[in-house]
Amino acid sequence: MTIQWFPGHMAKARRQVTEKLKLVDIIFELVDARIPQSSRNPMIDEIIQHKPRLVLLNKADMADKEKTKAWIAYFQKQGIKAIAINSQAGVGMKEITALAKEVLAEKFDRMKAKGVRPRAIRAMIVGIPNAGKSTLINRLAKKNIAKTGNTPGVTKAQQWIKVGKELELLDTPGILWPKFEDQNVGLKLALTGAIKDTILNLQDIAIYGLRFLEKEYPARLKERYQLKEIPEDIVELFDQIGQVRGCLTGGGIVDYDKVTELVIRDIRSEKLGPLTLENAGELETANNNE
Ligand SMILES: Nc1nc2c(ncn2[C@@H]2O[C@H](COP(=O)(O)OP(=O)(O)OP(=O)(O)O)[C@@H](O)[C@H]2O)c(=O)[nH]1
Repeated sequence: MTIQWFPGHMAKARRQVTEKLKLVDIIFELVDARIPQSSRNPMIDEIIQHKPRLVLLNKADMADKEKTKAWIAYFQKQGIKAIAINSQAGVGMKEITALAKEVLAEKFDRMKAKGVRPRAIRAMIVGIPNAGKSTLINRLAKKNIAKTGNTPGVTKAQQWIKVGKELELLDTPGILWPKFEDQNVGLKLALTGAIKDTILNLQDIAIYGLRFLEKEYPARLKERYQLKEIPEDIVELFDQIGQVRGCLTGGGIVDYDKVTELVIRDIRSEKLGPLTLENAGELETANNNE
């Protein structure tokens, strides 16, 4: 699902998360491990209002493992616990509860000291479209969706999903918007398939991808398209890829549209291996200028 965000949508999405904040002990902020910064909501800190959180780097199977480690360390340095998961295959599911318990240990110890009966941790997943919220919920839910009555403070009945004995998850995730205004963020979202292709120029997306590969993974780029050297000139690069991969018009001329589609498809479908499109800490300056 791709949502066109307008100020009204953003306000509504924000309100929906805010309303549910008081029901949960912790927020699970779901991001795409290939773009851990660009797939975050720019106002997330403000929206969750100091609620404890865990960052879940989803789709870790498609991301560069070393870079994922660096991202986890980066979040850790900011005092935020993070973990790499693969919701599709169910990797890292047990660790989510274990880490949530760590984050909330003090709060639950205080409750215990006051004589409050021990209860499961209550959590809500938030993330931008396509981050994998539904996949994660389904994976955690198995068949444990429990309908509860009215929860004090809210008019609508909330459905909670029991995840083992120690965790309960709100069944509806909070959908948040990414930071569209930044052109590079938009290109990364498009390359990972988080936003519709029609929003951006396809050739710009492919060029961005190729330039990124040239900088970060030149060996893989050369290998995939049988390049002896990577030509500096982008047209030349398109020509060589088109020749090697047979993206030609009837007259045997390289068809740039075909090359564009091929490159985007290859990147998205991991033909160039697991990729992480941004390095931990690299965007700090840009963010500070917000
Ligand atoms: N490879 C891989 N794919 C995943 C993973 N998690 C989710 N996906 C895929 O990512 C796509 C989006 O997942 P959804 O669960 O629909 O994402 P969502 O955040 O609920 O999306 P919206 O409903 O648009 O808000 C689907 O094609 C999933 O199969 C993962 O860990 N690894």
